[in-house]
Amino acid sequence: MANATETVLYKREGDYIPRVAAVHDLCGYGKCSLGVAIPVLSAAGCDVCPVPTGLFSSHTAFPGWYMHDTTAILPDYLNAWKGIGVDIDAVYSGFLGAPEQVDIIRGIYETYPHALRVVDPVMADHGKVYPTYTPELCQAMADLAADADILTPNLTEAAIILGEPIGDEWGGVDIDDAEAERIVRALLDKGAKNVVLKGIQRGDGMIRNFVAGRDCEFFEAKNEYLPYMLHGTGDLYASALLAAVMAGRSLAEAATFAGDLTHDAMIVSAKQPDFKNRGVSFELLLGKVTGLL
Ligand SMILES: Nc1ncnc2c1ncn2[C@@H]1O[C@H](COP(=O)(O)OP(=O)(O)O)[C@@H](O)[C@H]1O
Ligand SMILES: Cc1ncc(COP(=O)(O)O)c(C=O)c1O
Repeated sequence: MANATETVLYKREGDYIPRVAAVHDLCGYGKCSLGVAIPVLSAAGCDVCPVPTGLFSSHTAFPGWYMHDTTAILPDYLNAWKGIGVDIDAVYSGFLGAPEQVDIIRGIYETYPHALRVVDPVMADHGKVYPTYTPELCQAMADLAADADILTPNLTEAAIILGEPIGDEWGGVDIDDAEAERIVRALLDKGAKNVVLKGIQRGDGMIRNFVAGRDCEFFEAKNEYLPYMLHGTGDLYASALLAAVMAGRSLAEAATFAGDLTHDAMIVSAKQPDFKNRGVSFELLLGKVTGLL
């Protein structure tokens, strides 16, 4: 069985600029989703083609947010791409607005069957489902997870995908290696080709991400645990992971790069006013992403 350091999912060639369809929401304030994916992937020399799943005034941790669901416009939006010969090398989805958007993503997979499929199954964290996520949307997201070439759940999202109970133990505390490997293997058995299980804590001052593929061994990447949480770190982690994959790095190298970048961005974020609310600040670190090339 191969080592995760040998699993290269995208071969970057010369000056070619890969195109990534980024299927996420757009938030006016509070850095997350497309506001993270566009700059991070662009810094890795990708042409990011946004497919906005919703327009938000701010991320949903702020009170009084406004949301516009874009589901109705997406079929025409994507058909127009077909008319102008757009080609896509990777489809990267995250926060979705409605279960029908999962069918729309499957349509993108059909149109671009050669594209790498990256599913960040944004639904929940620390045992709680996000406020806009209905049970139908969670089920649709769980189904989509089976089609992923790379799936990046946290523990709560993994439990939802596997149909296992979300309990206190799903808050990210004290999952040992054997349990983490059981969860990752169960997600692979459900259909995902590679899994990165994120954000495992054991109260030892470290935060761990576990990587495995159908044909590759279990790999652990860990970082210092910082004693605060920020919105958008999940999006930064997944965007940085894909940035490294599209730069031709192995999945294990990409998971290590993403953990390091997210950790460093959290430290920069803590120096900004109102940092706990406004979301992760990574702008000063984009040079590290360009350094992947
Ligand atoms: N407190 C933290 N200290 C250090 N790294 C963190 C911390 N929180 C998140 N990260 C990094 O960011 C990744 C994504 O975490 P998180 O934002 O919790 O994802 P999600 O929102 O998808 O649950 C983690 O797996 C870890 O690598
Ligand atoms: C509108 C919106 N998009 C995306 C996210 C995902 O953020 P994170 O990267 O913290 O999972 C959130 C979380 O609050 C959100 O409210």
